[in-house]
Amino acid sequence: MALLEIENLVVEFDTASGPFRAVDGVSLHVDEREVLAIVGESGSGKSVSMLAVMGLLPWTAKVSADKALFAGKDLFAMSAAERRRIVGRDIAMIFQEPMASLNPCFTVGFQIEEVLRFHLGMDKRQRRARAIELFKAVGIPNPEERLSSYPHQMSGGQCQRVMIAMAIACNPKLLIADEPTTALDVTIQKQILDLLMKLQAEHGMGMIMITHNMGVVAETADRVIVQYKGRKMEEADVLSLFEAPKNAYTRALLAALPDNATGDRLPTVAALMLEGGVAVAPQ
Ligand SMILES: Nc1ncnc2c1ncn2[C@@H]1O[C@H](COP(=O)(O)OP(=O)(O)OP(=O)(O)O)[C@@H](O)[C@H]1O
Repeated sequence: MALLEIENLVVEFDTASGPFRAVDGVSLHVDEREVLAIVGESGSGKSVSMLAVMGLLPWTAKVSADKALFAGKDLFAMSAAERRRIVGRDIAMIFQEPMASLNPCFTVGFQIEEVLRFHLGMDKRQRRARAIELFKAVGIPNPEERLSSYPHQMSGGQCQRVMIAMAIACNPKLLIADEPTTALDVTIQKQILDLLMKLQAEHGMGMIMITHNMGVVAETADRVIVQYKGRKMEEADVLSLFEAPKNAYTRALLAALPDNATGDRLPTVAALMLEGGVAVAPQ
């Protein structure tokens, strides 16, 4: 059984200039222990589709789907209370900006212990022990002392490790990582990516990796969905996608990788598509 199964997801926002369709009929599934990458340029609706699944979009968003099942349960039909129990415990999400995702007013220890109190009902002693264990698991040095730090007292990479610790705190079945390394220094990016993949393998989690970076796709994914302007352009296992991309937009994304540059300047995806004289159409 698929862990997550979405069919024909549509997300529309009410805007001053009328309705705007950010996600236009996307279908996807993720199996247990599988890593699915969703790749596409900025604005292609990657984050919005996952925020819709998590129920985290503002009220201006209209969300519909023919199917939205998590472990066989209908996410869109269940009560708000039932969904809150699943989101954060069985499905966890890591965001692009670790500093902005943490609350600056509370220590990181308080914030991780809140997750353990809310979802697992642990008492104070259990929470502290588990928080230390989680900080160790994500490679935060001196975890006992670090629990009393505020986010601004930690580096971006350390804050992202805290976010990862919070996300795995309840042993989620599905982890959604939304550009988890984009806001970090290049030297830290690989460490964080390696940590995520190690935890994914150890815990046997299903994972959705949202990225605009084909290099991240190659390093992490089993299967890939290429998204453009809210629509799915192509879906393939990672090897087939790199070896024989079927869609013009996928080919343009791959051709824009630094390794494939032939001149002094990197080609842009838009220029490559124009050059090929191709109109982008879903698979
Ligand atoms: N609350 C909102 N109201 C109106 N439009 C929105 C809202 N949130 C997102 N959008 C629009 O939806 C589209 C898809 O955004 P989304 O954040 O999903 O893109 P993305 O592919 O994840 O890119 P990025 O990596 O830049 O976040 C964008 O055009 C964005 O401006």
